[in-house]
Amino acid sequence: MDLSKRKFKDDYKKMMTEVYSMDISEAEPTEQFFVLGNLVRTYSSKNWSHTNQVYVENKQKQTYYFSMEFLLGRMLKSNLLNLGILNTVRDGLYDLGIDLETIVQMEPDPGLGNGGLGRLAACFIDSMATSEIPGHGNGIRFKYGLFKQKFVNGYQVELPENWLQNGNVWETRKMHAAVTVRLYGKVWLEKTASGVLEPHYEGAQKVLAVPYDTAVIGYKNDVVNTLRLWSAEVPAQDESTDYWSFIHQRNQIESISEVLYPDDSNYEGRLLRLKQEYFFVSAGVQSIIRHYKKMRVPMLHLAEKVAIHINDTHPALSVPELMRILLDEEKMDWEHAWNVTVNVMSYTNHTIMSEALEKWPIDMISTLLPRIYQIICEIDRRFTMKMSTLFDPSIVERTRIIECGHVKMAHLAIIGSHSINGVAQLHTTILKEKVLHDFYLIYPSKFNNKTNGITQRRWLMLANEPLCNLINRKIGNDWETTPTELKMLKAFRDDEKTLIELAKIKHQNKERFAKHIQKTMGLVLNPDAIFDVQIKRLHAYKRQLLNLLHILSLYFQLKDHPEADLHPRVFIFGAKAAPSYTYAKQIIKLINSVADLINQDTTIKEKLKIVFVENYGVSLAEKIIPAADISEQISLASKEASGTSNMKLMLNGAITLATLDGANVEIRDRVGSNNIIIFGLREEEVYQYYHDGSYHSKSYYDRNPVLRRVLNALIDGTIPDAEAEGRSVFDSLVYYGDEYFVLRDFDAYSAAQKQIDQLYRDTLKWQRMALINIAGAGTFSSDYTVQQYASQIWDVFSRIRDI
Ligand SMILES: [N-]=[N+]=N[C@]1([C@H](N)O)O[C@H](CO)[C@@H](O)[C@H](O)[C@H]1O
Repeated sequence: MDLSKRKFKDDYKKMMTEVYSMDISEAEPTEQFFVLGNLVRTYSSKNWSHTNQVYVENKQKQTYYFSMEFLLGRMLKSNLLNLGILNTVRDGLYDLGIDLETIVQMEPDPGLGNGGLGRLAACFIDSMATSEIPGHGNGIRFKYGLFKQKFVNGYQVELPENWLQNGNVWETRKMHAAVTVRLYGKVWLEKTASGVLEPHYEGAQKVLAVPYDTAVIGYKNDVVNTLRLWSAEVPAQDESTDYWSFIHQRNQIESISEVLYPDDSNYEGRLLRLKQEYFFVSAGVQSIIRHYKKMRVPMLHLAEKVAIHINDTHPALSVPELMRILLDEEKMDWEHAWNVTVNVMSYTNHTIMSEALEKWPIDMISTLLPRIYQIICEIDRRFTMKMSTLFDPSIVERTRIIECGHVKMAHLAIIGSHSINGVAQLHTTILKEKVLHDFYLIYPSKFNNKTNGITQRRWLMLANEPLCNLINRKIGNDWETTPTELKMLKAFRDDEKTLIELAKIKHQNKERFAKHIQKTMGLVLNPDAIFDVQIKRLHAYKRQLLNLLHILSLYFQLKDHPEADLHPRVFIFGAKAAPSYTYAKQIIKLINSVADLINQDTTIKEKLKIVFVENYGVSLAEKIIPAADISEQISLASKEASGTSNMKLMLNGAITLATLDGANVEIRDRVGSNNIIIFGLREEEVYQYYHDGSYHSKSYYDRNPVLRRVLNALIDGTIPDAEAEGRSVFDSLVYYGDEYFVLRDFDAYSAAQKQIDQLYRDTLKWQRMALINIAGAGTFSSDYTVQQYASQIWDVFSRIRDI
C-alpha cells in the first residue's frame, strides 16, 4: 500500500486519541503497540472485505486448511512487511520518539502449536495469501497456548501461557457466524415413508462455536485471506437451567478450547482432545457449507468450489462430519455424498512414529459422537466389502478403519481423501514402501510428495535484515517474490569482498545474540566461537543426546589437554519436552547440569559453552537462527519426516550437520556434498538392523574408550546434581537397546564435528559454503510448496487478478 511517513504519523496520532484519548507522549509501549495494531487492521480491512467479495462474485474455489495448530509467532512486523509499510512505519515512529523494536516486544507470541506441524501451517497461510491462493486456516482459539517453559534447578517446569490476558488486537469476534456443535446424546435411524433411513437425535449437549477471524495479509498484493479460530461457549440458556448445572456445563464446554495439548509427535487418547478435534472440524465444515450455499451452486458440485485439507490426523473427523451433513441435512444418497467427500478432502501425514498415530477407542467415539461413529462404521463396512473383492484379506484386515476396538484415524483420512502426501521425498518413499504400503497398493495414485517449506518473509526478511540488505545489494530483490532467484548469489562464490561481508554480518548477528544471552541469562558468549545450534522439540529420535555426549567428549579432551587446538564452541539448545514425556525431561536436566559443569570450569579457557535457552519458540528462533554457524539435524535416519528448522538455518547461512533423514536429503541434493556435512546410518541400514536385530549398543560401550568415559560420566558423579537422570540415560543407551542408535552413530558424528572444526578455520571456504547454502535455500520457500498443493492437490487457482 502507498503510505507516506507524514500520513502514517497523522493516522497514528489520530488512532492514539481514538483508542486511548491521550497523546502519544503519555502512552506506554503496550498502548503504543495496540494503537499500531489497530492501525494495521484499518489499513488491511478494505482489502479483506474486497478479497472475500471477489471470491464469492467469482464463485472462486477456496481451500480450507484444517489444523489443530497454527504457530503464528508475533504478527506486527510481518503484517507491516506484507503491507509494504515496514520502513515507513519504523521511520515514522522514530520521528514520534518511539522505537518499533521496543513495541514489537509488547506483542504476545501466541503459542498455538507444538513445533514443526504448527509452524508449517502458519507459513502455509502466509504463503497462500502471498501466492494469491484463496486459502484460509481453520483451527481452535486456545485460551492457553503451549506452556511457558521455565528451568528450575535445570528441571523443566511448565507454566500457563495466558497469551490473551491483554486481549488480541488481530482478532475479530464474529458472533453472527457462530454455529452449534452437538456432542453425546442418542441417535437412532428410522425409515421414512420413501424408505430412506433418517437419523433421530436425542439429548445431545450443544456447544456454541464462536469464530474469531484474523486477517492473513498477502505480501504486497492486496490479498487478505482469513484464519478462523473457534472458541467453545455455552449456548443461550433457557430460564429453567439452575445455576450450578449451568456452571458445571459451562466449565465442561469452555474447557474444549481452553488449552493446547503439549504433545509433539505423540498421541494422547484423552476425551477432551477428541472433543477438541471434533469441535473445530464440525464448526469448520458447517461454516464452509453455509458459505458455499451463498454461491447457489448444487451441493453435488461442492468439490469444484471447496477443498478441505487435513493437517495430520487431528482433523480426520472432517470425513464423517461432511458425510453427516450431506446425508442428514442435504439428503444426498451415500454414493454421491461419498464421492463429493473424497474429492473435497486431502490429507498430509507428518510422522511415521507409531506412538504418534491416533487410534480412538470405539466406546469413546461412539459415546461422544454417536452419529459420527455410525457413519465411520458404514465407511468401514463399505471399504472392507469392496476391497475384499479386490485384495488379499490380510491387506483388508490391516487397512480397515475399525480394528481391535479402535478407530484408526490415519486409515479414515486416507480412505476418505483423494490425496495423501508426505512432507519430504524420503518420508513419502517410506510411507509408500513401508508404513502405508498396503494403502499404496490399494490407492497408488493418491500418494504424492510435497516437501515442506518456510516463508522467507519471516525467516529472512524480518529475522535477518542485514543479510537481506547484502543480498539485495548483490542481486537485487526479485528473490523476495521469486526465492529461487537467490541462486544468483552463486556468482559471488569467489568474490572475497562478498564473502567477507557475509562473515561480518554473521558475526554481527552473533554479537547481537550474545548480548541477548548476557542480558537474559548472564552468560558471556564469545562471538568468534562456532555457534552450534540444535533447536527443536526434545525427543529421543531427534538425538539431542548424541550432541550432548559429543560435547562431553570435547570437555574431557580439554580437561586432559587444556591447550588442545580446538576452535571455541558455543552449543545452543532450544527445546521443550511434553510434560508427560519423562525421558525427555531427564535429558533436559542432564543438558542443564552438563552446562553448569562446563560453563563454570575455568580450566578449559572458555573453549566450550552450553546455552540452553528457556521457553524456545518462534520469537526466540528469530533471534537464534541468524546467529547460527552450525545447524544440527542429527535425527536417526527415517525418523524425522522433514524438519523445517533445517531450511530456516540454511537460508541464514548456517552449515548443516546432518544424517540423511527427512528434508536433509533434499538440502544435500540442493547444495552438493561439499557444502554440507553428512554422517551416520542411512535409512536402509536402520531398517536392516530392525530386520536382523544385530545392533547391540553395549558392544559400543565396551569397545570404545572415548564413548565409555563419556557414558560413565553420566553415572559416576562427574555431572553435578543429575544422578537419577544420568542413570536413566546410561541404562537406556547401554542396557535397554539404545532405540535411536546414539552409540552406533557416535564415532561418525565426532568425526564430522572434527571436520567442521577444521573447515571453520578457513573463513573464505566456510563463507563460500554459507553462500552456496543461502543460494540454494530459495527452493524451500513455502510459496512454492503451497503452489504445488494448489495445482496438484486442491485444484485451486488464483484468478483474483482477472477482475
Ligand atoms: N507431528 N509432526 N510432525 C512434524 C513435527 N514434529 O511437527 O511435522 C513437521 C512438519 O511437517 C515435520 O517437519 C517434522 O519432521 C515432523 O516430526
